[in-house]
Amino acid sequence: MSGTELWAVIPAAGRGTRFGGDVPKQYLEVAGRPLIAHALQALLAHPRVAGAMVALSPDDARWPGWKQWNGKPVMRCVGGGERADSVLAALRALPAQVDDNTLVLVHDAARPNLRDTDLERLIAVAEAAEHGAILAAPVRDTLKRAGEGDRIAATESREGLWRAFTPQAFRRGALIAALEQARIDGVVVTDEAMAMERTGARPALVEGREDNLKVTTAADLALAEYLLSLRDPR
Ligand SMILES: Nc1ccn([C@@H]2O[C@H](COP(=O)(O)OP(=O)(O)OP(=O)(O)O)[C@@H](O)[C@H]2O)c(=O)n1
Ligand SMILES: C[C@](O)(CO)[C@H](O)COP(=O)(O)O
Repeated sequence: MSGTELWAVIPAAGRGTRFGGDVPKQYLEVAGRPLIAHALQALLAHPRVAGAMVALSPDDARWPGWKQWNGKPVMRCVGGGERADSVLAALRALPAQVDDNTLVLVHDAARPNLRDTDLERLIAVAEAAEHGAILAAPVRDTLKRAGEGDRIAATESREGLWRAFTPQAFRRGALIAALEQARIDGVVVTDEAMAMERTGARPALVEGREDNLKVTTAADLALAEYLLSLRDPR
């Protein structure tokens, strides 16, 4: 149903171990504000996104305490040990008006460069799709499997392979059930689509911009700073 409210879920309870340093990367500044602020802005700037639930680590001491963004509610909950646990906690913590049929957009706090054109296309596809949709990009480089000493052991086919991004858009009830089933099965899913695939769903792939990067290492932060410097100040 087009025209109904959507909600955002922002997993932001990670430790940033691959990034290193004392500051959890979601609070590192790029273009003058924390990574998480860019993620919130990208989602809450969309007129149909009604609010956001942010999953934070239990000992998060840096959350600025935002209660609103663009006049929309920003809520917080405690995340979990894995990203999937944080997403499940946030889905469960959504306010009562967010029913099981509500389309939820799950977006990494560590992805600051989501563009409105990609978001719009994702929403359009996800609303029409039976099993939801994710932003992604086809693999265009030759893939090598590393062997001993980081030497090439093999070349792998890239035929049909895509890199998954976020947001990933699913109906709240179906996603909760899928994440709970993965937890019961003892499977750590690395994205929401994986949990849905395990239930037999076949989410749609929506080709998105390659610059919707996830800041994982220090090199990514420099690239994110450059990319955001190219955008109109909001
Ligand atoms: N238990 C976790 C782990 C990750 N995340 C969030 O999921 C997103 C993507 O995860 P990733 O890039 O792996 O972040 P970290 O887990 O912090 O990084 P690392 O794996 O290097 O520790 C981030 O916004 C992160 O805050 C989360 O909410 N809860
Ligand atoms: C969800 C995700 O961003 C899709 O590519 C990715 O799986 C997150 O992985 P991470 O190791 O938790 O950063």
